[in-house]
Amino acid sequence: MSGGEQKPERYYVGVDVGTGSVRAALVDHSGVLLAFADQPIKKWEPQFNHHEQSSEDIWAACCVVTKKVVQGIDLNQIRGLGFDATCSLVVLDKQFHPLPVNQEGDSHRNVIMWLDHRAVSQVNRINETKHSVLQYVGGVMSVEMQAPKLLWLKENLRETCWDKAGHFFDLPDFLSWKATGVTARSLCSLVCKWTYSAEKGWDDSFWKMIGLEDFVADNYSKIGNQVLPPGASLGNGLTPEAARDLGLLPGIAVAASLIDAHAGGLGVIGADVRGHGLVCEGQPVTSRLAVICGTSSCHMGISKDPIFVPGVWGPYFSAMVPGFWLNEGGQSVTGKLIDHMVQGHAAFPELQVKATARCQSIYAYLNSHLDLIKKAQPVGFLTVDLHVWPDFHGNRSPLADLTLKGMVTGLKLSQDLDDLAILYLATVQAIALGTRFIIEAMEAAGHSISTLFLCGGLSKNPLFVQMHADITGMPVVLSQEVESVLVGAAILGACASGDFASVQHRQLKDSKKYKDK
Ligand SMILES: Nc1ncnc2c1ncn2[C@@H]1O[C@H](COP(=O)(O)OP(=O)(O)O)[C@@H](O)[C@H]1O
Ligand SMILES: O=C(CO)[C@H](O)[C@H](O)COP(=O)(O)O
Repeated sequence: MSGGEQKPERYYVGVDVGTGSVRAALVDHSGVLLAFADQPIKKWEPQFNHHEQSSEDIWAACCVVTKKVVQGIDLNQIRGLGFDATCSLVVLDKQFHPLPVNQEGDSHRNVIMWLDHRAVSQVNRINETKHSVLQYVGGVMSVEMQAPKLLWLKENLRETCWDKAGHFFDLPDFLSWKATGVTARSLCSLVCKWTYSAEKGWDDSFWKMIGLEDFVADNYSKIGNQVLPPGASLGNGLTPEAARDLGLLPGIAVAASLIDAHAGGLGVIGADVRGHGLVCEGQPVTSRLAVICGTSSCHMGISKDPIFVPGVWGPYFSAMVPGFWLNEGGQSVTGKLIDHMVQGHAAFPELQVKATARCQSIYAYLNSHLDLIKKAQPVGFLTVDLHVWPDFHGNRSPLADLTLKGMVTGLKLSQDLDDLAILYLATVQAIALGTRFIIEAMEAAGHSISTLFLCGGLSKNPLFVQMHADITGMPVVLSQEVESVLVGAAILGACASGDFASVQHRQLKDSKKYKDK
């Protein structure tokens, strides 16, 4: 928010729906986060690789956290509201009621989560078409995108779901609809996950070729035929009903949304790093890679002209920063993989007891334990005999192979706390090597990246951050405001309020200081 007068009495609310929890923040006119709240959300895994959520449960959590962050504030001073969320698929009937996405017919579970891998046969058939839209998703469509999931619903839940469905939303668009009653979709969702082109719109031939000609016949009304840029103001703003739910006033501006990784990217990529001696200070913004690390990691690089990187999603025009092309590399499980490795180890109960006794998180405990056992050597050397291949949920980028599995080499019979700590370290290193692999693919295709900007839950883990710096050989910049994804969501609300001229102007950047690891 450069230039202009500071008006601290103006506030914006950002709501971020991650995989495991919903967070909200109250942010002021200059980008300072004044209040934060979070709330876990439910997840179901009724079968292996089927991951479901409930849009009602998610909305209820949005209401709880929003009410908390605006407590004690004059509601008239809240100017705008922005949402970001995971790119999960929400299914509603023609009257906007939830429909089941499962064989059990449980309509409460009406969300197929982004990491759901049920539609393998469908995505393989889509990829066999070699349709030209696939050029814009790295050459290979991911099973995590919406087209294969929609085809799965048509082929598997015809009567209970497909025939009754009136609206298929990306989760960020569901939230903005719920707040405003406006069904317009965000360009971000449609371009990144639904094969929409910012320049050419929908491609009828793609949907006909894959067997979803139904959408063409009704002019895409079920998946979106009104598309708005992220940050655009929706309809008449917050409806009276949504205002009651959220504890806000009706009519405040609500923005077209972003996917969570894109909100994180927006929150950090334009950071003012002057005075820290960073190489990127004198370089264009295209030298920066935003890495958003939560349950998964997403690697967001932008360019002036389209760059086609095999196995890396995009290029997507204006999907994150208006006027720039976006390439999005990713690792489907990172935070989830670390949790999985640590919690599944025989020494996990001992770790919990010891961490609790020291009032530390298990990761803070493990990091200090590694420091203790490394002796005179750098911590990275503890894993010379132990290696992890991190593709436990397939490889999103740059191999784009969902059939890949994880691997650990160098296991011994002992399973004590030292072994757990070293396995944890090897997992973190494997994830960082995966990031390096993605950067190498992006650079080979034409990107020139010098600096990483990390955010998301894993950026709170100093070992994770340090390993990314050591293994990529690049400086890693962290925002002083750790909840950068929420800042991105609040930027959307600020944009929709009309208080600023563009999303770039609303990058709330002047108030943030950055540290170089
Ligand atoms: N303070 C912390 N130290 C280490 N790891 C953390 C910390 N906070 C969160 N994480 C890790 O980050 C991941 C979740 O990140 P988050 O951004 O909250 O996820 P999501 O957006 O997917 O819900 C988890 O795997 C968790 O273990
Ligand atoms: O595909 C994605 C973004 O395009 C993300 O992986 C997905 O939205 C999940 O995010 P998170 O790991 O932060 O919960």
